[in-house]
Amino acid sequence: MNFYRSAALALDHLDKHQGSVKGSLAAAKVNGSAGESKRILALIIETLKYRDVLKQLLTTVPLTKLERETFRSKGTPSSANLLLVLLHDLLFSPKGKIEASDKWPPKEAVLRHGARLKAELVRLQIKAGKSSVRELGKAASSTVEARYARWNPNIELSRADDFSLSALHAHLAAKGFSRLDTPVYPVPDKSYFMDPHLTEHLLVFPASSTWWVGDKWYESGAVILQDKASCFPAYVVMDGWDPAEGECIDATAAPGNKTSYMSALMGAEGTLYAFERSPKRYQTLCNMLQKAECGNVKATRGDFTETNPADYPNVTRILLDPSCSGSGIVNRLDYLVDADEAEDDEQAERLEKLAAFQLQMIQHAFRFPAVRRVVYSTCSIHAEEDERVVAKALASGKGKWKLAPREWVLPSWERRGLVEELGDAADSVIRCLPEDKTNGFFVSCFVRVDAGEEVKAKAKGTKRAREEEVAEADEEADEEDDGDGTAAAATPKAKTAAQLDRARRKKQLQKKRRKAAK
Ligand SMILES: C[S@@+](CC[C@H](N)C(=O)[O-])C[C@H]1O[C@@H](n2cnc3c(N)ncnc32)[C@H](O)[C@@H]1O
Repeated sequence: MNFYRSAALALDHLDKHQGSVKGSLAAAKVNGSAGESKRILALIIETLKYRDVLKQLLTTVPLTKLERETFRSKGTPSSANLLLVLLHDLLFSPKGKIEASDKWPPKEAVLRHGARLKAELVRLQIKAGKSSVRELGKAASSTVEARYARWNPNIELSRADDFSLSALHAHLAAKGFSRLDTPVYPVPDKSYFMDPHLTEHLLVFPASSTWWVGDKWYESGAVILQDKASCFPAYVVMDGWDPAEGECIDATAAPGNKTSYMSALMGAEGTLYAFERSPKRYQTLCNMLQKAECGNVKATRGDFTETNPADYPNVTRILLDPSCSGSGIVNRLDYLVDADEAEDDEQAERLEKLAAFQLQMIQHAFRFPAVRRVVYSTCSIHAEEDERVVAKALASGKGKWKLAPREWVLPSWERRGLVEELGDAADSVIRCLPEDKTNGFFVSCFVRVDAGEEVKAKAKGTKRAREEEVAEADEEADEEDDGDGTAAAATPKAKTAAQLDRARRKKQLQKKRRKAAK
């Protein structure tokens, strides 16, 4: 098979199944001499580096439309990936040419637009402020095209100063940022927007942003830099939680990003136990919890698997984000790197060990007597650490545990798990990839079969009752306000239960402070 067709076929396989490039070559049945395979592998890796910029280029020079006869939409390999490898060689390879016969139709078709493609590429380079077109590849492969900053409401609750979300918007406006109503990627310079999935807490900035360096919002802990996908596990585990329901655990907590988000989603109420085995990382966790004002977190240095579940009779929710291969971290895309057979064996052995440890953690979490929800996540893209661990955990749960339905696990997130691994249940879990403007990530949510649904219904019921109660308290507090306007000014128009709750507690805190000052 033609060299470019083989590379495109392997890319098709990679798009569909993820995993390693080498594995995709084998799975796509791309056979050839050792030299040929190496050449194809190198082309795939280089093409992936430039994929974002090539896709952008194809929006201005739409070759699939302009050369419809050659690049049919339903071909094998796909026209999309065949075009990417051809364009890579024409625009970014050291020789700057497509190494195929001049009579090969795909080459002829691309070359008909060669001059326009090169001119548009230079335009993209200038727009991105890069000194050469090759620099465009560096930017695309080392970032996720956006920077995320999470607003931490715990600071707003505990400080007299206004650290509300509306104050943050005002602060950013004063710094010259415009707030967009809808997401735009790449995020335009000096702009930002609220993330469409985590609308209440996550702000999305251009990838090159550095505004927080030395800024009081960042320094105070009111803004925390955290990748979007890394926020998901905390969001899923705390969804619908009510202080009346019970206590929570973050089993593998350091450096503490997810713990601090869980604490924020709990409104810094109730009790969140956080465990961390490594002494050094435990210290980092404590610093983070202090800075983020996580007053409801009880941190313990220790091994989660050595805890006695009976000592935690009120824990209903557990987050498990254990050590993993980290293969999803974008600027650590080492899974793309060529590996020889010995390294492949080492990698398989490492994944096997990690998966055994990950399964052990889930099985321990299942033993907590009152636990109803266990969220398991990794920053790995390997099925060995994701869907396969989930499948083994379900099998070992003796029918007492099942995966929560899609509605509980970010239903609007489109990329779900691998069907070939989990069948229909793949819809219950989520995967994230750099194409989604995040690091590679995996999130699953187990619920206890006997009580899963009831807990959710109960949580919803108590949540509604609480909203009503909080709204009443809020109205009362408004009436009682002694008229200096401070409380009203510091309290944004509250809408959700969490916001109402925050407003109520902040008012109480301010009243206490005013009384103490008199
Ligand atoms: C992927 S990191 C957790 C990241 C964290 N959830 C965050 O978002 O900031 C995994 C952590 O679990 C810790 N760990 C590994 N095994 C553990 C165990 N058995 N008990 C407690 N902590 C453990 C590791 O030291 C590491 O700090």
